[in-house]
Amino acid sequence: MSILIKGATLPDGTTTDLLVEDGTIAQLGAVTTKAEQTIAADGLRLLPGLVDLHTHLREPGREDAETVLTGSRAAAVGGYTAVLAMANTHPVTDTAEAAERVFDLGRQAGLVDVQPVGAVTKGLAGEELAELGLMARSRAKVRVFSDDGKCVHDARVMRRALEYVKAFGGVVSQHSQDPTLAGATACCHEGELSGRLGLPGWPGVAEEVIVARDVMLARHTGSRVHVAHVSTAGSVEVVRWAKAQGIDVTAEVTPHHLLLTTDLLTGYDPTFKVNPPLRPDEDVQALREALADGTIDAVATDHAPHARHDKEHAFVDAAFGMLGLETALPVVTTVMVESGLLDWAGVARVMSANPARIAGLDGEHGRPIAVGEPANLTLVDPAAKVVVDRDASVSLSRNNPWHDRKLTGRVVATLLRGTPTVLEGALA
Ligand SMILES: NC(=O)N[C@@H](CC(=O)O)C(=O)O
Ligand SMILES: [Zn+2]
Ligand SMILES: [Zn+2]
Repeated sequence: MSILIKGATLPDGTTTDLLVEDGTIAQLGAVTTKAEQTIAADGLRLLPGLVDLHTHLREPGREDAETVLTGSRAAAVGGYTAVLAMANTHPVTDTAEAAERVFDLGRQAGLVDVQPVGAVTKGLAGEELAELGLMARSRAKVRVFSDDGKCVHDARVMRRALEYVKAFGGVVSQHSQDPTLAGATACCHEGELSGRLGLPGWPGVAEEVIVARDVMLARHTGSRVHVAHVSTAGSVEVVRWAKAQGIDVTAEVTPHHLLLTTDLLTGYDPTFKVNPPLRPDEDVQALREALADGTIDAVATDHAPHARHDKEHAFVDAAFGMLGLETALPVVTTVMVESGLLDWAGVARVMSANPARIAGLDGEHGRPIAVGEPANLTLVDPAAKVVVDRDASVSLSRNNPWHDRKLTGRVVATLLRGTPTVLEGALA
């Protein structure tokens, strides 16, 4: 199969045709070869396929909220060609067999490369290490380990996990939430507003103490730690310091923490209930700057679909989490590109190259757009204005915090190894 992409603008600003043959970029420049299919790309940006370090696909166990297939659809529509599927499923992805099952479901769906994340501890209980080595050696080749949803709170367990994954170049992605400072009911950034609303507070320091501890454990073990969903200016300071010391740490920020703020909670709408919580404007500004200057390496969605019967409750009882896959690129375009904080090369870096490298997927994903490279590509209309409609989503869930919001930027097409998964903004 051959596809000609005509007149696309690359991340660096050069405009070119691009011929894809047999899953690979075969020609760049002015292409005169005939192709079976042509995509007109005037005024559009061509990016390496997006890679999401943090997705909840809910299968097995909560197929009423999302499945590997429906989540893969949402990912493709969002411009993704690879996603890391978090381990907090039922049962938990804490064995090689469980990881291979998720991996196989992803291949069967065939829309994005679904790479399972392995649990750090058995059943996410925080006590006994899961089968890290067996998961790494399995067909799924697990490299990212996380108890996400829960923090690996025991420092000794975290230390052992870091020592263990070092042997095969793995990384521990930490959900940084000290449960003694922010317990299970904590659901609103601790401050004046949490007091006024009467919601249990989740102070930024509950995140920061874990980030600080973990970078020291990474230094001590010579291993690699990744900070999931960084949400405070204080965490940014710690990561910036740790990187300056040469500590092997990377960090991600979610689209919602780049734009949404605590004051959205005044209406008690559980759509805005998420872990870590939405923070005040000072934190949001610090996160944007850190993403622009490279302190934060990647944007990761933390796509967290929830069924109506888990989300539509009084605020304190509702599930934590919000959708993210289909809106990440428009949010980043609106927040980072329109403001001049990132150019398109920067977007390619934080949404594709860096996450691919962190996850060890950089043989296939997040590659430069060059002849001979796998054709994992995303075509974006950088000027399109979209009003998000939660009912237009291909996700099974509707907990969409972007509903009715006007954003700039739209994914026009996605190609996985040369095969279009999305064309004209819809599933191909
Ligand atoms: N982010 C959330 O609020 N929820 C996530 C878990 C997590 O990422 O911590 C979920 O699994 O629903
Ligand atoms: Zn988390
Ligand atoms: Zn998560």
